[in-house]
Amino acid sequence: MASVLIIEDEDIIRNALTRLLERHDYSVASAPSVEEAGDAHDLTSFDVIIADLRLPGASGMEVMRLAPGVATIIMTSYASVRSAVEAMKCGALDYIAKPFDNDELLLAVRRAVKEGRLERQNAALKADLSRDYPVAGIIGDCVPMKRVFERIAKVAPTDTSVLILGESGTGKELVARALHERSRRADGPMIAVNCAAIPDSLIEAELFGHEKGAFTGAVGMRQGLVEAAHGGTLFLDEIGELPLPAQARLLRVLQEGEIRRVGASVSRRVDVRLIAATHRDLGQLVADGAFRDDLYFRINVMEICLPALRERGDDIVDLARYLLERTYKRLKSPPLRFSQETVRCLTRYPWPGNVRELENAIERAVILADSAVITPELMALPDRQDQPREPGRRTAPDLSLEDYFRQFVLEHQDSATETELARRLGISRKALWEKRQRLGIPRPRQRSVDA
Ligand SMILES: Nc1ncnc2c1ncn2[C@@H]1O[C@H](COP(=O)(O)OP(=O)(O)OP(=O)(O)O)[C@@H](O)[C@H]1O
Repeated sequence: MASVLIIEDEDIIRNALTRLLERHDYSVASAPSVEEAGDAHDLTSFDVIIADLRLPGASGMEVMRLAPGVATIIMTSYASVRSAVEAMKCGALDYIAKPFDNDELLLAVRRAVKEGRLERQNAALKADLSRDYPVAGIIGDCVPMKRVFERIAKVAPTDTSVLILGESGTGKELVARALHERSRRADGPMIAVNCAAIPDSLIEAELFGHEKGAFTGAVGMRQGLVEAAHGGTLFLDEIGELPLPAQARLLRVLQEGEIRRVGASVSRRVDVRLIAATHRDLGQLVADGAFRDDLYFRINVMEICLPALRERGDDIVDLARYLLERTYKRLKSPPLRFSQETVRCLTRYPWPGNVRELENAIERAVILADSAVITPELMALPDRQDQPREPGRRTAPDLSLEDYFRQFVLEHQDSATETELARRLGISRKALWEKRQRLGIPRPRQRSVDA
């Protein structure tokens, strides 16, 4: 039963409101002033507080300071609707003008109960799940993750470029967001662009914008994503995939603080902080002539290296529990836990797709679970350390990461599309295609339509 506190000095209104809400199954308490309400009750224990704006002593607005997390509805006369709007700005959830209609009031209370509960749940979830970690939402306690947290704390407030290194799915975007949120640009935009996801022929226009008629199809003038990040942070994921002409334009942005749209003759000032990420060896790309060395030196001022999930020791289990709780709550499933065997398997499996693969495996398990316990089968994990995955193959612990990758693809490619396979591995389709080429893993014939 939801609890409501009414603070209203006019007895008739207070009593009528109490009766109305009690008839609709609310547990109701009331007081004629904020002071008396505070003396008699713990204000933060209510689901909803309805307070009159004008009261003897403290005004109804005071409630929002005394009970900050509680959904508050301010009651006001027609004459003071303007102050009610002020109350909303101070954090009131809603306001009701007197004399009010009963249905309207009940609707407002119902909505407030729901929103207040959601807000409390979210706050509790956040506090619960990411407690004790230096950056909320990033789980990690192992030495390499501690180093990551230290780096975030040191470089976030500066304006230097940051290069985040790590395999696919290790949390590079998460770190980029943490850097932005802890910088003086936090109120500005953060624009995230995955360079591997945009075809080479479009990337310059997407990033830098274009003038009308700059190329066939450029019917109007368009602002690019770099300009959209003005005053904020530009996050370029998979920067190693950026074609050379776009690299030249980006260098100009970093060196001169200027951007020139495709087809434009004049430049514009632009103020962005660059955070770049890659899973590739940029030094090698420079050596191969695929990445400009001057750009490399510009973006490689400060590095943050994210360890692969298999290098994080017990963090894997903490992360899995965090993700499991987050997922069953999101999917509105009953609480679930891992079996002992699953916990063992979690730390033995090498997670080539890192946290994203773990996240996907957990989501699959939550959807398939029909008891409270998650078994290795539900997560499609090999359930015994010494169990050969196929007769004649090497046993699980001896497999290299590439062997795992090959085995995973060969095992699942007949039942999954390339897009699904890439998603489960936590890599882009392009990365899957590249790995197939490099490791010589043939694609099944019947799937060629999915190209
Ligand atoms: N330490 C962590 N704690 C909690 N969640 C994490 C952590 N690391 C990664 N995740 C989650 O894993 C998923 C993948 O992370 P993210 O997208 O940041 O990886 P990425 O390295 O940018 O991947 P890619 O290189 O493929 O773009 C996200 O949903 C992210 O929230």
